[in-house]
Amino acid sequence: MTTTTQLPVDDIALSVRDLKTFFYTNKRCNKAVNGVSFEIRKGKTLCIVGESGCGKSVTASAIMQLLPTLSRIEEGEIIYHSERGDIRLDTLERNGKAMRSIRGSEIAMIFQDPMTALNPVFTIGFQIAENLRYHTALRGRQLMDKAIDLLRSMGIPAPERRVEQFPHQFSGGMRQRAMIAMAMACNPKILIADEPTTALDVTIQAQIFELMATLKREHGTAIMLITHDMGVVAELADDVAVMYMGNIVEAGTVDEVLRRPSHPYTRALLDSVPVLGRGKNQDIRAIPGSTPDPFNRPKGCQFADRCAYRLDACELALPAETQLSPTHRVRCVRHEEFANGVRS
Ligand SMILES: Nc1ncnc2c1ncn2[C@@H]1O[C@H](COP(=O)(O)OP(=O)(O)OP(=O)(O)O)[C@@H](O)[C@H]1O
Repeated sequence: MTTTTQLPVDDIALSVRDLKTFFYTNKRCNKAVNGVSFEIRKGKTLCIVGESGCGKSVTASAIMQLLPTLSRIEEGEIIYHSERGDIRLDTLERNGKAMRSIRGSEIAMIFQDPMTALNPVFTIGFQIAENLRYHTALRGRQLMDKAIDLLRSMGIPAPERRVEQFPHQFSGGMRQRAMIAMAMACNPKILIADEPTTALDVTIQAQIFELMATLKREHGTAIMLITHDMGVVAELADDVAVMYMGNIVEAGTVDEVLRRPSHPYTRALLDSVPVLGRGKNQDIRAIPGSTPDPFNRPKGCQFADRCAYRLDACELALPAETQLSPTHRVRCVRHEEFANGVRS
């Protein structure tokens, strides 16, 4: 069992404990998420960072109970610490009343591609209003007025006209804003954002992130932001969980992880992009090699064959988790030497 942080429970919006989510295709099993534990703190941003295929989106889908049909939660707990008490999301029926009333109102999600959430055949205003009708007591004209307010608060010009338009009449950045407006319609306690700016240019990306920061500040929304970019982590995260091949290899506050990266994979991710605050002379290096075959995973540390610090022990068993502080933890047998700057 992996450990999580030792934070006061009142500060936590959602806890994931030892979550395992596997895919079954052609009689083969892909252990996409293989025992991850973390917490999302109220009013804070947790960034989940890692390369493509490491299990970030599957973790988000498991929380939302939106997993693809070939996958299922094998073990673990997903606990939403609601105002009504703790709710085990993993035990709720995917399309049952309880999950439907939480999804979209108390826990909302924004996707990489806004068209995943927006229906092309209905106007933007109608779609926001439908969400409000399902989850709030607003009715009639109030619904469209609220939709207009939401679009305005997302910085969409002429919202009175825009509510009448269809998604294809919006630019990519505006569609993303409209999706955030939909997600924020019911003032959710938790917002899960899965690479929300990947398809957008950098100016729009900065605006979307600014919008998310405002939501956190003004509404106290807890945010789980999925990204593969350490630059985004440095700018937005309060807490970070670094994922590799279905495991969290390092987690902690953003200061702990960025100032004292204790897993070679975290360091490799940091070295692969320029990160604000790390000085002018950053030595940018791509991570060597590629991720292993998910259907034929190594027995030990999943990063071992790409790691310059590998020992024989790394290949024998998955390293145990070491707690470096109440909030900082790592899975690496050489974490101590490594954090102190040892070179292979
Ligand atoms: N619908 C699916 N059917 C089969 N396997 C899937 C499906 N979705 C994800 N997987 C597998 O689950 C594992 C984790 O994938 P996941 O999408 O969570 O990665 P990710 O870290 O979010 O990557 P990306 O940054 O590319 O979105 C991968 O091995 C992937 O191939």
